[in-house]
Amino acid sequence: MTMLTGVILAGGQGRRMGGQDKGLVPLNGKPLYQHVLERLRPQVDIVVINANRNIDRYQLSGCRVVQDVFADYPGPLAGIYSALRAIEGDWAVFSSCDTPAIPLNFVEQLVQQRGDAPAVWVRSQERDHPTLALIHRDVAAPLQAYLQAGERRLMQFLRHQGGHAVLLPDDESAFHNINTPDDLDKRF
Ligand SMILES: Nc1nc2c(ncn2[C@@H]2O[C@H](COP(=O)(O)OP(=O)(O)OP(=O)(O)O)[C@@H](O)[C@H]2O)c(=O)[nH]1
Repeated sequence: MTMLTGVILAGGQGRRMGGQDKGLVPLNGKPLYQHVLERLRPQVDIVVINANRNIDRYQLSGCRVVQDVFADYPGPLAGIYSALRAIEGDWAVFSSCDTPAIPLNFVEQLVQQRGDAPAVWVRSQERDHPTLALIHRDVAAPLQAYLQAGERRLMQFLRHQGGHAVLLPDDESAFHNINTPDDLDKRF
C-alpha cells in the first residue's frame, strides 16, 4: 500500500449536541477530535481533518483541514468524498471525530483483511461502523454520482462498490460514540 492518509470526519452539524462543533467539544480536558487524532496518527502516514467550521482551531493541530465541497450537509459521505479528492496517496482511512477510544490497531486490521476490495469498514459485536473505513481514492468518482443523485446511505454505497465489513474483536467501549451532552458524562 502506498501512502495512507488518515481522515478525521468532523464536518457534521452536531444537532444532538445542540449544534456545537462536536469535534471541539471537550472530553477529559481535550477536544474530542484530539482523542481520535492521538489514536489515529501512529497508524497512518499523515492525518487530514475534514471540517466545515472553526477551521483555524483544527489547523492548530498541524493537520491540513479539508472542507466539504457540498454546502448542504448531506452527511458523512460528503466528507469522505471531499477528502478522497484531496489525498495524495491511493488510500484513506476514515474515523468519525466522536469515537475517542478507537483501537490502536484498527487500521492494521482493515488493511490485512481488505482482500481486493476498494472499501472495507469495521464490524464489532454484530454492529457495523461504516465511518471507520478504509477506502480507495477511485471510489470518489462513483461517490460523486451517488451524492449528485441525492443518495446518502454510506454502507449501502460501500457495499455497492464491492466493499465488505471486517470483523474486529469484541470490545464494546472501543466504538462508543458521543452524540449528546449526556454521552460525555456517561461513557468515558
Ligand atoms: N463532512 C461532513 N461530515 C459529516 C456530515 N454529517 C455528518 N458528518 C460526520 O459524520 C460523522 C457521523 O455523523 P453524526 O454522528 O450524525 O454527526 P453530526 O452530524 O455532527 O451530529 P448530528 O447532527 O447530531 O447527527 C461525524 O464524524 C460527523 O462529523 C456532513 O454533512 N459533512
